Amino acid sequence: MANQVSNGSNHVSTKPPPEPSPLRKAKFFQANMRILVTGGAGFIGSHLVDKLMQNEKNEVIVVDNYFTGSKDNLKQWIGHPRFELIRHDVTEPLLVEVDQIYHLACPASPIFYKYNPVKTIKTNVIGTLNMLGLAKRVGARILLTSTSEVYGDPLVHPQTEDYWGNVNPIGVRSCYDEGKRVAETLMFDYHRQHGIEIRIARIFNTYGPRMNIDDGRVVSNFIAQAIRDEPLTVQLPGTQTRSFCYVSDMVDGLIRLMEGNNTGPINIGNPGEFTMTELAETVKEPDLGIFSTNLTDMKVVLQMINPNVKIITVDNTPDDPRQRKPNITKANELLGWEPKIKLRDGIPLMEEDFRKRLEIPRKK
Ligand SMILES: O=C(O)[C@H]1O[C@H](OP(=O)(O)OP(=O)(O)OC[C@H]2O[C@@H](n3ccc(=O)[nH]c3=O)[C@H](O)[C@@H]2O)[C@H](O)[C@@H](O)[C@@H]1O
Repeated sequence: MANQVSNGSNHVSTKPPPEPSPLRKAKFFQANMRILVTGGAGFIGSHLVDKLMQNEKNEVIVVDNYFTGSKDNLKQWIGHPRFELIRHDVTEPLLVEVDQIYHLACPASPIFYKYNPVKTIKTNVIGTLNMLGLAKRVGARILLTSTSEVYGDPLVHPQTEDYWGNVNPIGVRSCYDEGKRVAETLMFDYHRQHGIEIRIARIFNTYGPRMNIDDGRVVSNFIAQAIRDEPLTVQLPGTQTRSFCYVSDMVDGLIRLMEGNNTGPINIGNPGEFTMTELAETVKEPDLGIFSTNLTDMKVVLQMINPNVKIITVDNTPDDPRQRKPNITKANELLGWEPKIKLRDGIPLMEEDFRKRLEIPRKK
């Protein structure tokens, strides 16, 4: 029977989905769902693996090249009969029989993705092509973790999924934001041309335990700096805004998207928005009382980490988006999803994880 295929606007064409391979058909006699997670040793990937492994019907295969990911993030699963870990770079083809592919592989911190921009764009373009080729061959459903960076320096605020973005095609961030835009294009081209079942999540800034301590992103930087008693580095101008989502909420959104019937793209993020100066000043001026609940929460928890920490301003890098806040109406209506974890609850979990790894216990 023909499968209905949407093209991202409202046009619907017909194209049969690829037949599952004989091996995969044979697997239907078993109850298990075999799931591939690319980038599964990374920050979000490893939390996703934890959640998928909780379901006893899932077998999980992780591939990672360990550029930013770490085996340590998966140590609780190594040796588990339903789990496999493969050192593999997605820019090389991969052949495994799976039912679903969560395609996360790509460095996500600006410091790391700008370190080797050619490799970053290869990961996004060739890596996504390889995973789509695999999805086509075995008839798997594939979810791409795209990014809020596809909106660039947005002129629409908050960002809705139908906004096409304002991206510099030749800037230092382009390897990542243009790379993810091409990855989205490839997803829809494979969907329209080959009937592949696709899902696209646009992830907004995410925080939580297992972020690389020197990852360079703002929440991990501020927490590590507060713990080490170093000044918080606010990058100029300081008026730029972001909205931060706790990793378990993110994982819940990704799984709902994979399991649901909508291709996306769908924004997944927390709409609580504040400026980077506000974020840092929460440590210094506890009683301003003028910010959002999220920010008040951040203030309370950063103060708990280090009430005496100093703030300095430092230069920014080019093309840093001036504002960012997701409109999550689609996620809410189509996936029944909204973020649940408040900064007040999420930051202490991250602090605990950072203190353990930095070996700096809380002062009594
Ligand atoms: O965390 C994420 O999920 C996102 O991280 C980056 O996006 P970006 O918003 O630039 O993340 P940060 O590097 O954390 O920067 C956020 C803001 O904080 C500022 N910042 C960063 C670090 C710092 O020490 N101080 C500081 O003020 C930056 O200038 C920027 O305006 C990636 O490009 C996104 O793809 C990814 O989704």
